[in-house]
Amino acid sequence: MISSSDLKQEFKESDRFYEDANKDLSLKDPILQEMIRSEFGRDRDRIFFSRAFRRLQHKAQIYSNEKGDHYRTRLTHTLEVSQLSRSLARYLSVNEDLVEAIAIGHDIGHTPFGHEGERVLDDVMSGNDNLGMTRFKINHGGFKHNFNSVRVLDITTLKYQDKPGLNLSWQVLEGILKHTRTKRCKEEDCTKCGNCWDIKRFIHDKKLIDTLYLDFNFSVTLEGQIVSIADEIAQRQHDLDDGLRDASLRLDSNDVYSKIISFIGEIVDAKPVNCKSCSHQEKVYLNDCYNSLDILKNKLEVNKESKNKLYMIDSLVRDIIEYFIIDVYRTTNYNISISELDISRTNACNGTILDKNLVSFSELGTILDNKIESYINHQIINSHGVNMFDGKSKFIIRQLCKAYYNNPLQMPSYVLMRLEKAIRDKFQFYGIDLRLSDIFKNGTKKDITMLIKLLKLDDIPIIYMQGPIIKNPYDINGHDKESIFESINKIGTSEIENDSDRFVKWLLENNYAYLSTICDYIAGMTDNYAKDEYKKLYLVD
Ligand SMILES: Nc1nc2c(ncn2[C@H]2C[C@H](O)[C@@H](COP(=O)(O)OP(=O)(O)OP(=O)(O)O)O2)c(=O)[nH]1
Repeated sequence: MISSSDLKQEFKESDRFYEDANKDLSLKDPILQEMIRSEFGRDRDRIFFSRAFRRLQHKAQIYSNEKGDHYRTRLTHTLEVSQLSRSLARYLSVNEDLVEAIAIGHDIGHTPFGHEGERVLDDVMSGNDNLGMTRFKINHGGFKHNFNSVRVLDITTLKYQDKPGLNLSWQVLEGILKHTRTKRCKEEDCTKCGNCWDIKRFIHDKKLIDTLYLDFNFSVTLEGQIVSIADEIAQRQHDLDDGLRDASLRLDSNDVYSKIISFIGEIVDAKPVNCKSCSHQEKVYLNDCYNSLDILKNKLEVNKESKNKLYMIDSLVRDIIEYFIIDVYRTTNYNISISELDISRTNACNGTILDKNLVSFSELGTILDNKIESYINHQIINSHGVNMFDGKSKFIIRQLCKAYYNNPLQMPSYVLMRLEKAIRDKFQFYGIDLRLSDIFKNGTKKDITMLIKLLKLDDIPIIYMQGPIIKNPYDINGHDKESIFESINKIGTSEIENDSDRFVKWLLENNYAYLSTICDYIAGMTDNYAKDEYKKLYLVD
């Protein structure tokens, strides 16, 4: 029978996209021979020492960091996920460095103001919000923080002179992508409408996509699966903790205790141990699951009587974590023991690939987790105060999008250089010449205005395109502008058939480069930076 340690990931050089890119990195001091650093540990450290990681300290989890020092931010949430993941990895004897790398990077693509910022960028990038300005409804693949985490690590964070990203191993990127949903709807509701987030819009090379095993909506490594569940455990305990700290919610710790005790009561009443046909192993497992719930209930009943409020809150958090960790550990071992995994098949040339989600809560743990989550949604996330915060956040992010969309020169020069590089690449790809170099720096106002109109699809400056800034080899003079614009909504992702399609595709790609540069810039901001930018853009001193 196999055990969890048989499923541990071991690093191979081929796990990185650029296999030999590390050769020139170190100082080559001979003493390095004695200092062994694992490759997954190296991945973790690359993420740790990135600027994007440090910015997590000022990105909201539920609340803004300005509300108080004890509320979770994306950084403290990330550290808690990392600690829970490492514990589980150690108990299950799998790769601790790998889980830590995945955990440290999992939320690095979050926007300012957490999920609210994410929703605005998603609407803009999928064409559902035209900001009152865009001319066409174009789905550019949407926006989701786990996809963006992979993008930040694979493209926008730089380590090498001549290569994008941090060159992390596929196991790290795959685990980060799968820590939460990768599809808009549940598998059973999927109509393949083509409206899901488009991974091709988030990473630098299509070959990388194969290493992300997108056919599976869970991670194919045990380490990735651990981080996904540790993320849930971390959220349940800290959302309750933060909610109890927020005086405006008037949540009383006694009521929260009573609620969770009543949830456990309902679960036990609804599902009596009744398993005549179960194997001995299954009976033992189920009994243990019930016992754990009972132990949790007893502890909660005792601590509920405490007169010390802080002790009550801290022990609630601790007991919830402990219950879920034990439940996941026990259930994962049980799942592996009954999985009938064929280790020779599982160990493919890329490493150990799991086609089953083995790291999970028990059935009872899942029900308790769902009940606590729904309680948090009703009592905390849907509260007046959080809605006020989210409303303001949405307003700020939307106003930033509008300002930059309207006039990109309001973004700093390094962002404009990125935009210029992105469009230069598209121009080259489609065989069109962008004649001026450093157009945003050296171009005349007229050049820049023309280019921006084209990027926004507001206008196609046809005559100018054979002029000083752009040389276009396609014969578009014969087509009127309206017929070209008409094709834009039709062409979408269809194959290019002729020069006219190719030209329209090029226009769309430029429009994507424009919007995604704005989106990358905003997504990278902290809450504070976004607020400051908003003030600078819109308020009179
Ligand atoms: N302020 C605010 N916070 C929210 C909202 N929705 C979720 N949150 C907070 C609660 C949790 O601490 C955290 C995660 O929520 P979800 O379960 O929806 O997201 P996911 O599984 O993708 O988790 P992750 O963001 O990756 O940690 O974000 C919202 O609408 N407003």
